[in-house]
Amino acid sequence: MIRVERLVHRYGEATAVDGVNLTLPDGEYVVLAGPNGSGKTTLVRHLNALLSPDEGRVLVNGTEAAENPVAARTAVGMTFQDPRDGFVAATVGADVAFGPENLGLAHEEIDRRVRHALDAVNMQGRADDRVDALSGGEQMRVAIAGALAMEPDHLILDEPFAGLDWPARREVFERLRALARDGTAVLVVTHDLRDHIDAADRVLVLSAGEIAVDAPPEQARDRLAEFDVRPP
Ligand SMILES: Nc1ncnc2c1ncn2[C@@H]1O[C@H](COP(=O)(O)OP(=O)(O)OP(=O)(O)O)[C@@H](O)[C@H]1O
Repeated sequence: MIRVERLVHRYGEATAVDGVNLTLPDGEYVVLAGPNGSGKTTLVRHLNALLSPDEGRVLVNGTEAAENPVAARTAVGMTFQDPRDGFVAATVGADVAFGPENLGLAHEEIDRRVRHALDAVNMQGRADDRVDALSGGEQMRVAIAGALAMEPDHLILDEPFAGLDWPARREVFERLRALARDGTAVLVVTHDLRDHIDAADRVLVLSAGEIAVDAPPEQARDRLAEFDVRPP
């Protein structure tokens, strides 16, 4: 479980996250929406200790993320808007294996995790493919596999559909739903709610660094017109 308590993040004089309180229990599929510049990326980067709070704190399974970033990153997997930003190896298999190797796991366990993660994103048999030769949707699925190979409690995806065509979006989306059904908590950051509004257990809307909506989809839907995140 992740708890965010009175989190404040400033870039110089500008406050990007302004006193956010939030609880993300295990096993929920949550969508975080909000207009451009509302602070979504800044907020989620705190959840796996890529940033340190100016005020407040983030607790991951009861431990303060900023004080134990390794524990936070083990429990919270994350993918970036451009999956290529996260690739560390030339081939799919080597990239997905990188995290488990850094944990110092036995070879058999690393192989098991890589196979399992590639199965989970429907990329089995693609371990020897070069990551730079994949389509955008396949690259996003490999990035998700890389996060999954760490067997995180939470998976956070920053704009996983950006730049993907409709079939690729659909496929990534179906994979995320399946992961959530299997018990991984999923937090999807998006400013496009078309696929998500009904599938989510809960919808969060960030506006000017503050949580403006935190509600189940049927209640959130009525409030989206106030923000620039309305589904068509
Ligand atoms: N490294 C940085 N230095 C200075 N200001 C920043 C930095 N990163 C973000 N900001 C500013 O902080 C605010 C929040 O940005 P952030 O990227 O977290 O929002 P976002 O909701 O993810 O936006 P988008 O949907 O456009 O990705 C914006 O005003 C942005 O310009």
